[in-house]
Amino acid sequence: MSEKKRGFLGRLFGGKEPSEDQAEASAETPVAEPLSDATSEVDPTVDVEMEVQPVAALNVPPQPMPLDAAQNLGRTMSSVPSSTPSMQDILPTDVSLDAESDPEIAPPTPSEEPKLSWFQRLKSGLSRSSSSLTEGIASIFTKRKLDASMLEELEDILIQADLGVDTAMAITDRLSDGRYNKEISPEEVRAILSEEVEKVLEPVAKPLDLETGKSPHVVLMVGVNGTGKTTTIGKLSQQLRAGGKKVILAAGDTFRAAAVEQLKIWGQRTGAEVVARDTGADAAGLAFDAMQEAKEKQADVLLIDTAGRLQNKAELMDELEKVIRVIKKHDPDAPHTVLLTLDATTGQNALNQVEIFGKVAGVTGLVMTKLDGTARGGILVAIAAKYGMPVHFIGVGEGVADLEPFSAKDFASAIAGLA
Ligand SMILES: Nc1nc2c(ncn2[C@@H]2O[C@H](COP(=O)(O)OP(=O)(O)OP(=O)(O)O)[C@@H](O)[C@H]2O)c(=O)[nH]1
Repeated sequence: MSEKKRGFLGRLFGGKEPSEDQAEASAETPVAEPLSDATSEVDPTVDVEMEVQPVAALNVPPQPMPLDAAQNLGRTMSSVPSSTPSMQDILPTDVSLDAESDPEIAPPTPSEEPKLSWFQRLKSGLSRSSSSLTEGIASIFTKRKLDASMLEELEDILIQADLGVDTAMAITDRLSDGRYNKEISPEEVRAILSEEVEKVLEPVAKPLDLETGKSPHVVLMVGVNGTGKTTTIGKLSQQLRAGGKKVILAAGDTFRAAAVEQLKIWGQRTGAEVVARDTGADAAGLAFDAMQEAKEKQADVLLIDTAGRLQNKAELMDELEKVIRVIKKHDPDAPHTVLLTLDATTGQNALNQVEIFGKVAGVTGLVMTKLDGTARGGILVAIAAKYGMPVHFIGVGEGVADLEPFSAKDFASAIAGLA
């Protein structure tokens, strides 16, 4: 190697290579950034497919859809026969017609618009990240021979795309290896980017195993407000019911009336029973009752929703700890799965969410939602590199079928703008 690049940290610390302590502090301190509560820019009308097969990432053997669930699902489809009962007929008595027809409350139903495949939606969701990377790479690698300044520029754009310092450096190190003073094409750079991202993501791409012999297997859904907890529960319920599982949903978001109504609608749509209480009820008490009911009714899986909470609000995080303590009174090993939903439109703050929810709630795996919107998916790479936490699913839409197993290869090629 004829020239040594200084590296991002070297430049960050005024031209000197940082001490180990500095490097660690820098890597661990997320850039302050307002939490995204951006609403998705996806058109909720573009949603027609209604798959009822369980996906491979959920370790549930495929079975025929139970008749009642299939009927309920059929009723939510736009192609219902004219003899279909009215919406009020199919709703449980405690779900009002107002709730199902209120766009503020009811989760979107499928429309007849043709819909892009989930991978096209992932690609288009990641297009903001991938096109800024692609354009950046094209502007740096312009038939020039590779030198240190080009690698520094590349490192900067990789870090701006939230990929994290370690991955950015791994990519530039690999590029510099044996290629100094040689021409290198943007395509070659993108291929290396994709390979390195895949390398980081591969170990964390793990199916969610709910076949643990626990009865019920308890899944607690946690996360910041609006990240997609309730919607993800609806989607999971759909997949489990399609696999023939008996599912109970617990409306643990007792703060918002709309959240309880939303969960009841998901329960109705997917053929799962819902345990709910009035708004303002004690969330831990609700969780206790739901555990009791799930045991008595021999449910296979209990999916517990929780209120969205900012990870820096101590009293809300204390409440979450209390919910977990109460669940353990029924089963010391429960919750067996704690899923953290991360909104893909959030940037660096997601690292902090993983850190805090991980400590307080013992998160066992991640679901990245809203990858169909205008996502900033690069952060998932930084999270994987730092925490190595399993990523089970990605959310690629608001519909019941829009939950896909996480694939490192697909994600990497979408972010590198390859596929
Ligand atoms: N485009 C898109 N929208 C999603 C996805 N997942 C959830 N949403 C939407 O995000 C919004 C918030 O979803 P919820 O499921 O209510 O989020 P939550 O985390 O339960 O919200 P709180 O109860 O307020 O904490 C809703 O409008 C959902 O339809 C996804 O994968 N893609």
